[in-house]
Formats: sequence, C-alpha cells, structure tokens
Amino acid sequence: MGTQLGMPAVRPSPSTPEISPPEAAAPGSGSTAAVSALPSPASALALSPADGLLDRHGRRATDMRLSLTDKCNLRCTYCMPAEGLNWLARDKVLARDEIVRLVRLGVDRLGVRELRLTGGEPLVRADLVDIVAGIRANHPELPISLTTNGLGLDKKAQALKDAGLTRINVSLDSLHPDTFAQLTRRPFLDRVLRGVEEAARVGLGLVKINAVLMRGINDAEAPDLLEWAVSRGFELRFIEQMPLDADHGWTRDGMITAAEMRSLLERDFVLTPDSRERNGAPAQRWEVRRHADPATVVGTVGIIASVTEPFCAECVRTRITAEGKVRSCLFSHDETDLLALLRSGVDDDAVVRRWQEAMWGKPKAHGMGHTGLGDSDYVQPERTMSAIGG
Ligand SMILES: Nc1nc2c(ncn2[C@@H]2O[C@H](COP(=O)(O)OP(=O)(O)OP(=O)(O)O)[C@@H](O)[C@H]2O)c(=O)[nH]1
Ligand SMILES: C[S@@+](CC[C@H](N)C(=O)[O-])C[C@H]1O[C@@H](n2cnc3c(N)ncnc32)[C@H](O)[C@@H]1O
Ligand code: SF4
Ligand code: SF4
Repeated sequence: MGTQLGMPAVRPSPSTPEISPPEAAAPGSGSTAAVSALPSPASALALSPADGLLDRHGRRATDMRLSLTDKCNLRCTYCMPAEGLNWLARDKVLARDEIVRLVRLGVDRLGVRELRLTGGEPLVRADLVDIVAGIRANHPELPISLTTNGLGLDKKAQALKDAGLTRINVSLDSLHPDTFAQLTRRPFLDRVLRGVEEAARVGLGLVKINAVLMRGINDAEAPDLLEWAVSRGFELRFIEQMPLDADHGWTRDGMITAAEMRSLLERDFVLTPDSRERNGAPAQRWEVRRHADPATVVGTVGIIASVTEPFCAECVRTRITAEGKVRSCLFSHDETDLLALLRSGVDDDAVVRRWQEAMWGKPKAHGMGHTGLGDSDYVQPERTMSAIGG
C-alpha cells in the first residue's frame, strides 16, 4: 500500500509521551491483554492533520464505509427483526450534499483511499445514482463500491455504472427459493438473481457475492453456491455470523466457523491459500480447484472469519452511520455526531478534527480491549448490523 497526502507510513502514535505504543492483537490470537489507560483529551489534541485517521493502537483508517439508510426491504434473520425497525425520519439522515462533503473531507484531508456505500439497503435511496455521481465528480480515481441485497439492481445497475460506481457486492445466502425466503423472510430470490446478472452485464465487476452460513439452514448448500459463483466468474465470500442480530439469537456454538466452511467446501473443491496481499480486508482468499481437475484454478473464494480468525490488528475501516455518526469500530459503543456539526455551519477543519478524535479512540478489537465476540465480557451493541451499516 502506498501513502497519500504526504503522510508517513503508519507510526505508533502522535508524539505524546503519555501514549503507550501500538498493541493491537495479532489476527487469530484470541484474547489479549487489556488496553492500557485511555489517552487524555490532550493526547488526541496532539493529532496533526497529516496523521489522518490514526488510532491509539497505531492503525490508520483508509477504507470509509458509509451507510446511506437504515431502511431495508428484506428482513434477514441474522440482521433485522421480522417487524423491521423504527426507521429514521428523513431529516435525520445524511443528505446527498452532506455525504459528498464528508467523502471529500475523508479523501482530500484524511487519507481515505476507498469508499463503500452500504446500509440498510442502499438501493432504497431514490437519490443513490445522484450520490454516486456527486462523489465521482470530486474524485475521478476513488474506488467506490456498493454492498446491496440486489433488489432493484436490475433497473439501476446501468445508471450506477454510468454515474461512476466501480464495483458491487451482492448478498445472496441461498439459490433455493424456500431457503432464501426462510433466511430473508421475503420471497424475492428471482429478483436478486436478476440484479446480479445485470450488474455483471453492465461491467460492475468483479461482482462479489456475500453469503452468511447458518447452521441447518443453508450450510449444506455451501459447495453448490461456490459452483454457481465460480461458473459465472463471481467471487463468493462466506461470512461467519456475528452477534449483531436484533433477536440476540447468536451463540458461539450455533454459528458455522471458518474451519467448518472450509471442510464443507472440500466435498467438491480443493482450497489453497491465495498469495495476494490481504491489505486489511475482512476476507481471507483461497484459490479454488475442482477435485476432478486439480491443476486448474477455477476461481477464488473468500472466508470472512470475524469471530474465529479476527483481523482487527490490521483494521483500516472508519464507519459513518446514516445519521452521520462516526463509529470507529463495527462493535463500538460510542458514536461521534458529525451531522450535527455539519449542520451547525462549522468549517471543514472542525469536522476533520472531530472525525480524527473519534478514530483516535477506536477500540483495539471487537469494540473492546481484546478480540472475543461472545466472550463473557462482550457486550452486543444496541444497534443491529443494518442500523450500523454493515
Ligand atoms: N468484523 C468485521 N467484519 C466486517 C467489517 N467490515 C465488513 N465486515 C464483514 O465483511 C462482510 C462483507 O462486507 P462487504 O461490505 O462486502 O465489504 P468487504 O468484504 O470489505 O468488501 P471488498 O472490499 O469488496 O472485498 C460484512 O458483511 C461483514 O460481515 C469490519 O470492519 N469488521
Ligand atoms: C448489513 S448488510 C447492508 C447492505 C445490504 N443490505 C446487504 O445485505 O448487502 C451488509 C452485509 O452484512 C452482512 N450481515 C448482516 N448481519 C450480519 C451478521 N449478524 N453477521 C455477519 N454478517 C452480517 C450481510 O450478509 C451483508 O453482506
Ligand atoms: S443483511 Fe442487508 S438485506 Fe438483509 S436485512 Fe440486513 S440490511 Fe437488509
Ligand atoms: S471488529 Fe472493529 S476493529 Fe475489528 S475489524 Fe471490525 S471494525 Fe475493525
């Protein structure tokens, strides 16, 4: 990875003697010692503009994940309650121009190098194409990707491509209509498949497919999903279920682990580690070969093992919710309101400063001082995945 804005490579912390050196957990290392004392406000004040979105553990966020809405037209069991949530009023959600400004500050002032638009379901926003076009006008080279459930994508894919969207990830947990409906509580499999095909046709590729594997529901389908994806040139990623559901139904023993995923896939395929740099990405990639033809790589599969093989030590993400709040970690319990600041009429410097301070306080891992989703001291955030922005 190169650097931007003349920033130095990641260094431990701003030069404040009271700050301890970086101590992020090694990936897959399980629990680690608790974080030492939180920095005083004076420590965060030592940040300079060139520090970008540096945190007190020595990581610098360059990957901005922006939620466009909390609304969704599916009700995936691992994400939303059946009855939906109390949707935010329109004036509580970032408007197009506010989004464009935040991205501009992230990219031009804070070293953001890639942008993901997510939700809720971003395609339910009527001004989505206009948002993408507004961002693209300021940043001709920025990779802009979208994570979506694919509903309505068949009608919007071309316009999104024309507006400057780079790539798309579509969530699809099953190719069986009944299983799809059981997981999403909606009978819309055909519509999602139409969306995926259209995204590929218009060139919103490499299309990636996200599948959360749920025990006894779609886990046995894993090899068939992979066969479907590789035969179409899509990159499938299997995701470990995380404790972010509204129903608090997650259990450590109930989830399908990355190790189980690999052994499920070995029924039909040989997996070997992909040698490409991971660069802080959640997915660990594997090359895929069929048993029948072990000499030929037919595609790549990703495994996103947030629970059993966490990657927090390499985390490069900063999140903004649909209400314009910074969440330094997916599992944070703190949020920093940038929208109120934007609407109070402050200048760019003040917004940049607040964003930096929010990221400086990023927890070490999983919203706390060590990795361990589901550990006795893990506290599930109040927001569900859809309301955070997955
Ligand atoms: N623990 C953890 N999991 C994450 C984080 N970001 C994404 N994920 C998981 O990764 C899944 C896929 O996220 P995507 O929105 O497709 O993004 P991505 O994998 O970063 O995307 P690409 O850059 O296209 O590979 C999400 O559903 C989450 O389960 C994160 O910051 N922390
Ligand atoms: C919250 S959704 C938002 C974007 C869009 N609605 C979609 O489904 O792609 C983003 C991703 O989060 C994943 N996700 C939701 N809840 C999850 C959970 N509890 N554990 C792991 N991944 C989850 C979904 O599978 C999806 O790939
Ligand atoms: S995972 Fe995406 S599509 Fe499913 S309920 Fe959550 S926000 Fe909606
Ligand atoms: S759980 Fe938090 S620290 Fe870990 S990878 Fe996700 S956002 Fe980063």
